[in-house]
Amino acid sequence: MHVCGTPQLDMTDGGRDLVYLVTGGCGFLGEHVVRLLLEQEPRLRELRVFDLHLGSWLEALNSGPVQVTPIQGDVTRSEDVVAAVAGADVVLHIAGLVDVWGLVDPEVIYRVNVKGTQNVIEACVQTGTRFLVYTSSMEAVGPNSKGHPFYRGNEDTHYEVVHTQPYPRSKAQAERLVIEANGRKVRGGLPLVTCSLRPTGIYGEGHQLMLDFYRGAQRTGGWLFRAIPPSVEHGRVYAGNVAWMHVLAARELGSRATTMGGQVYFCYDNSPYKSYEDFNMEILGPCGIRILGTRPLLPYFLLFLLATLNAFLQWLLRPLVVYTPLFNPYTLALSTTTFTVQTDKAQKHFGYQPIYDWEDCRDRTVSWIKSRKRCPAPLPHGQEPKVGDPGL
Ligand SMILES: NC(=O)C1=CN([C@@H]2O[C@H](COP(=O)(O)OP(=O)(O)OC[C@H]3O[C@@H](n4cnc5c(N)ncnc54)[C@H](O)[C@@H]3O)[C@@H](O)[C@H]2O)C=CC1
Ligand SMILES: CC(C)[C@@H](O)CC[C@@H](C)[C@H]1CC[C@H]2[C@@H]3[C@H](O)CC4=CC(=O)CC[C@]4(C)[C@H]3CC[C@]12C
Repeated sequence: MHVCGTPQLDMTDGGRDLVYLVTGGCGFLGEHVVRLLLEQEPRLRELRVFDLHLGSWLEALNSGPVQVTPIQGDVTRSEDVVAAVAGADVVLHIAGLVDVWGLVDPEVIYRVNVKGTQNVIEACVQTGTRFLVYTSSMEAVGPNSKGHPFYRGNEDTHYEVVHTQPYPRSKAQAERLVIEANGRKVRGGLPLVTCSLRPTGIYGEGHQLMLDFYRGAQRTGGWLFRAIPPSVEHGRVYAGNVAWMHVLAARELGSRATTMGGQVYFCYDNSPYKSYEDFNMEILGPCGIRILGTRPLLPYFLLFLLATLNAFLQWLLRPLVVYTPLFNPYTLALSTTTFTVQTDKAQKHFGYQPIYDWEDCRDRTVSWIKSRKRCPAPLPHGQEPKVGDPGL
């Protein structure tokens, strides 16, 4: 059940119908944003959904009052981006490569996440689009490569950002570009207004990784084997609430430009603070999965050796096969370093409140997991089925 009523719309622009562009609109988070915009943004005249891989589910969205325009394109190609941005009032730049498994060449991650974001910024300046919301990540901040915990921190918490991995480094670089672009003059002479949203680990309908955990446990008799100390808190946030923060930030960016322009906001809701595994069990438990052990079944040094062995095998096999195990030194470090946020900056700056309460987030995700038919063996980590099968 939605927690809040119908939000007050800012009509300072005289209610003119608006054109929105969502890049990465066919991804896990993107699909939640697309559907929520159609449900919660009555000023929409056209919703452009830009993605490398378009989902067939988009076709069913054109039955309402909003024109949904699928655009197949690549953010690394500036001509694709300019064509998609031209005439848009607001851009939600969600497209990105999420890879911490070594699936994608680091240069490709940089090209998509950093150069792609630069292309979006330049397209806004070149065409006169004034409002840009960027989907960053908690990873833009940490956990850093020194394993320093970030315990219920906020946007002002001092934290030494040290990145050695391509993905978090690319998110930090892209976020910096977006924040620095705030105030640049766009075509027509008015200033560009930008903000960056930093989700922690997103879960919800369409979360392929959660489905992989579920199917993996099914293959071992319904059991997961604990690897992470329960005391390590890992921030999680429901995709529907992240989507709502995007919708609201995009709506308020115009009338609150002075407050919001050039700002970063962690995405948060009332999802409980737990270890990565214990949080997953809040979802997988009701699906019949159990976790073995109240403490990690293996000592950390053995986990580290196994993760290192995986990294070595990936390096050894690379010329022959793409071996991308879930478990590598980086994912081990990520999941065993506390990183949680406690903030109300988005609420103070643009009135954000989660629209789904925790029980709703959990129940929606559980229902989705249960609804998924058995599938062939899971894809290598970081690869998601792009058969147009709607994740939601
Ligand atoms: N999944 C998570 O837990 C979190 C994700 N994020 C960020 O949220 C955004 C979306 O992530 P997810 O939905 O999880 O990933 P996803 O992989 O499900 O969605 C990304 C979308 O971007 C598209 N895309 C990738 N490269 C493209 C290109 N060159 N041109 C056009 N489209 C391209 C993909 O086709 C896909 O539809 C990303 O920017 C990610 O960094 C941030 C925090 C947590
Ligand atoms: C130790 C293993 C048995 C298992 O617990 C490993 C879990 C691991 C796959 C996840 C632990 C932390 C996750 C990452 C975190 O939520 C931060 C992220 C932010 C993003 O922007 C993208 C996704 C991710 C990197 C997320 C990926 C999966 C984990 C590494």
